[in-house]
Amino acid sequence: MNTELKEGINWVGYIDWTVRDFHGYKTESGSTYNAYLVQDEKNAVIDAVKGPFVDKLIERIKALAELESINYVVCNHAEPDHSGGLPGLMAVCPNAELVCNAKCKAALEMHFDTSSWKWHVVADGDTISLGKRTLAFVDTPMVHWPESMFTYLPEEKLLFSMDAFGQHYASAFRFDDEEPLDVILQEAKAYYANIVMLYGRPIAQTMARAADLEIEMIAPSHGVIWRSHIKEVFEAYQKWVVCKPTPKVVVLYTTMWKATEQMAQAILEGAQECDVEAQLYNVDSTHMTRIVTEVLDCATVAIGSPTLNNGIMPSMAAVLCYMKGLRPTHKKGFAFGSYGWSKRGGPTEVGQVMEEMKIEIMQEPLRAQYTPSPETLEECREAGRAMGKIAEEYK
Ligand SMILES: Cc1cc2nc3c(=O)[nH]c(=O)nc-3n(C[C@H](O)[C@H](O)[C@H](O)COP(=O)(O)O)c2cc1C
Repeated sequence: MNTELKEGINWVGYIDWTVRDFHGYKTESGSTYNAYLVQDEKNAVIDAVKGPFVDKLIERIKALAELESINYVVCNHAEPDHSGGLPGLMAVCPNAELVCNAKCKAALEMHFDTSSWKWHVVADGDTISLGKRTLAFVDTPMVHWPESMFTYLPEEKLLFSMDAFGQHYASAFRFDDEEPLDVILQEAKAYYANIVMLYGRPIAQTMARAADLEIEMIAPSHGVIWRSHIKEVFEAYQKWVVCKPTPKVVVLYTTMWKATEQMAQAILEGAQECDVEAQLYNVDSTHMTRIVTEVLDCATVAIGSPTLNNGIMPSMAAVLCYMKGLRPTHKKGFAFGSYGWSKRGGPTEVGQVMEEMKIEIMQEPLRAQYTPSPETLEECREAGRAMGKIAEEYK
């Protein structure tokens, strides 16, 4: 496996082939925890790995350098998938200072027993010389946590971008040009939608700062390293940070006795009459990881639940809760669903949540009392056409 980013700079992380759940994110393709070793007159490790895999990180470092020769361990982000290995690593690197910003130091102290660590606290714009190369630090608050920062090597035009531009993608290869571009961009999109979609504004600000840097390589803390397709991933991020709508309609629903499903199918049929990509998902058979990835760049979304016990179905409530937290923007849509005897709950409640999510509401919720009549189904088709026409504007 080729792990060399540049002469004397190697990937020393861990490939997690089997992880399938990442705090609720369904990681069908596994993941990697990327750590890097920069060897110069002084040596630095950039980030660690998840706690259980620290021995593998140490093995990889030892294959390239004496542990006593490690002068710095940089922590760009305090989340345990990168910091969990720090206690084990710091314990075997007697001469290493832990380099991080003040917020990260505070966060690490709340996670681990750090009493024996030597600290080197840096601020935005600070640098550390390793000899021929310099570590330059750029604070990137909320990309992904308040303490997040980038580490940049100006002499190598190399950006260690932590969670930004990452993908949950286990692979035998470390570089973007060793994998199909559409696959890794799709993984980067899923990662963006599920992890950082709600931080679009700080990410846009960070990208504006990164645009001032000369970048030949982006080494994130998950997935492959970008060296041949930096332009493509930057352009994709520019669209994702504003949830830029595409000519796409998404219909989401759940159902007990198929009434709401009939409505969903009719909405889809209406949208299919337009020249757009129209997608239908039952939230009981499609994981929310996929659903938010599809919602990220849709133009219009219809969301349907039957009424259950004066409320909505728990599976739809979970999807709405997840989606509301991730805050997709620039969407229009409406709620729909079937009820038995009361207008409380069901489509009414879905519509309320959609308003709270700041989805621009196209119309009052579409309701059917028990099985939808042919007239109600025609109303659904008409609403689907309206969604399709809005989506067509983004062609
Ligand atoms: C367990 C259960 C609880 C229900 N609770 C309500 C309710 O609180 N209010 C209501 O109007 N209808 C209620 N209904 C009726 C359903 O909303 C109605 O049957 C609807 O047509 C189901 O739509 P579906 O076929 O898409 O599942 C309930 C149905 C079931 C099976």
